[in-house]
Amino acid sequence: MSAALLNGKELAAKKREAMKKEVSALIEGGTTPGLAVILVGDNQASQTYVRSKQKSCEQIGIHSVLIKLPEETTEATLLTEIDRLNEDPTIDGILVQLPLPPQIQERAVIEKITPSKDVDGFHPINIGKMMTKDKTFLPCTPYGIVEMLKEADITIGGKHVVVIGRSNIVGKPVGQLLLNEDATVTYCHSRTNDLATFTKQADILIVAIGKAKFIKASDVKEGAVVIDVGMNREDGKLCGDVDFEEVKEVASHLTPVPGGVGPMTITMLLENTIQSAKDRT
Ligand SMILES: NC(=O)C1=CN([C@@H]2O[C@H](COP(=O)(O)OP(=O)(O)OC[C@H]3O[C@@H](n4cnc5c(N)ncnc54)[C@H](OP(=O)(O)O)[C@@H]3O)[C@@H](O)[C@H]2O)C=CC1
Ligand SMILES: Nc1nc(=O)c2c([nH]1)NC[C@@H]1CN(c3ccc(C(=O)N[C@@H](CCC(=O)O)C(=O)O)cc3)C=[N+]21
Ligand SMILES: [Mg+2]
Repeated sequence: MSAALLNGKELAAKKREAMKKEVSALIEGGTTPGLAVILVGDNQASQTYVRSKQKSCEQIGIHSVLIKLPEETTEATLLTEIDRLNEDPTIDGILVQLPLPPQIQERAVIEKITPSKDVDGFHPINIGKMMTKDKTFLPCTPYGIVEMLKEADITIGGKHVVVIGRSNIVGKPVGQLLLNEDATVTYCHSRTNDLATFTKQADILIVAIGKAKFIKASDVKEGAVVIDVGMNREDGKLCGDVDFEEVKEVASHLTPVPGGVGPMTITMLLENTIQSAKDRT
């Protein structure tokens, strides 16, 4: 068996074509969607992601502002900057690129962003709304994963989803979103005993740990859907948390890295920003 590829890049391109038209119409009506991205320090990977976000905004007509702050920026300075953007009527979305330098408390920064501009969906109020299924900005990576599964007509309801990883930005929210879609969800993490016992039971396996080629064919049930969130650099080459060459022989569907989850993450960020512009009062 050779798995069907879940092509995130292609779906992202299709969604962005539609968004382009939507943005044109909004601009014609006098509302230009605006996204502000704050980058603190000069982390190489972060710079690449931020550039990619900006390029994507330009492509579809979203006004984007990059605020670059030095590595030694204090938490107070960053909070002041966020306050300014909270008040700026031309800005619909604020994204503070993570991770932040050690002198800055991530929680304090996320909580400073006004929830109506939190297009990452990381603010505790928006996380709470996601849990209760109220309308809110959904976190981009989990949201993109659900969109990919739906596009491929993969049934979620009743399926056993196993999530490896429990971060606030990927693992926890992806499990919650799939629970909202009526999946039965199991979470695994670094303290899980006998991980393979769980992964082999997954109808849909979501891997978000940050360890190159960690998941092998022997960890996966025949016919399972496998979503690889990992972004690892191995000898300058990008690779996922899943051993693609092995796992494609047992999975029914598999996301590539690059070209899978990553492009969908950025696409859902654009979508949240457009939604925020539409919600302007
Ligand atoms: N494609 C995309 O759009 C995105 C990709 N990423 C990528 O996804 C990966 C995960 O990101 P993120 O969630 O932020 O990472 P974190 O480092 O915040 O979390 C990693 C999680 O994996 C768990 N874990 C680590 N090692 C193991 C192990 N050996 N067995 C089981 N569980 C383990 C950790 O467990 P514990 O909690 O016990 O420490 C933790 O919950 C990274 O490669 C990141 O670059 C991230 C965001 C978006
Ligand atoms: N506030 C905040 N929000 C985030 O959403 C956020 C963040 N901080 N910090 C870092 C992670 C990581 N992340 C990625 C987004 C896109 C790709 C992506 O587009 N990847 C391409 C390849 C990129 C390349 O070639 O380097 C792909 O998979 O095809 C990857 C990773 C968002 N994150
Ligand atoms: Mg995001």
